[in-house]
Amino acid sequence: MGPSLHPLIDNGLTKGSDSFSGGKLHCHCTSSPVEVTLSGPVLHNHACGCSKCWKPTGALFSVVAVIPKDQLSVTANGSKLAIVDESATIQRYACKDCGVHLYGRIEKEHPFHGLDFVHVELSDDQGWQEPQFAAFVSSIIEQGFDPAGIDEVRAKLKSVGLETYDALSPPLMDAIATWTAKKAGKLPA
Ligand SMILES: N[C@@H](CCC(=O)N[C@@H](CS)C(=O)NCC(=O)O)C(=O)O
Ligand SMILES: [Zn+2]
Ligand SMILES: [Zn+2]
Repeated sequence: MGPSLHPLIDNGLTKGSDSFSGGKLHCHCTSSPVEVTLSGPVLHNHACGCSKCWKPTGALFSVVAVIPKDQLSVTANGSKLAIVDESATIQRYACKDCGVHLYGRIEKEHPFHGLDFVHVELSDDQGWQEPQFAAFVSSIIEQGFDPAGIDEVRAKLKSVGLETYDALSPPLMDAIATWTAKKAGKLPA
């Protein structure tokens, strides 16, 4: 059985719909939940083991995707949102009452500027892109996970079809490196 990786992973992935075009997210509050409306599909959905991404209770991983920020709007109870850590690259907006993170935004100069980070499990809609890979797997050890169990975690992720990495996936790391090289003048802009 083992520990829960994430409810969207533990029993195998549910493939998303290619024609899916968005939906609503809401926090866990039973009264006046914060609502975020996404007017398009998410991209690069993945599991993240880092300590900063929001995870449901009992889960070792977050499931987090990106969407262009102009396709995200807060449509109800936005006054309950507050930034978790102002010093982080990703400004994560959490509900002050239930603690759920509704979205993360990058305001500074960064290769992922213009993309917001969201958790599709906060939606009742079906068809969101399923996780594509697992990132920052070793980071769960930093949060107290017994390193003796990490092989089992990687094996479980692989068994549902998720390749495991200790940073982001190679295409995303390459995109970051290309942006950095262009900025430094090492590659043509
Ligand atoms: N080992 C660190 C990794 C943190 C980290 O680098 N997270 C990645 C993936 S979400 C990131 O891009 N963080 C930027 C941020 O949190 O603002 C931890 O678990 O806290
Ligand atoms: Zn809430
Ligand atoms: Zn993360």
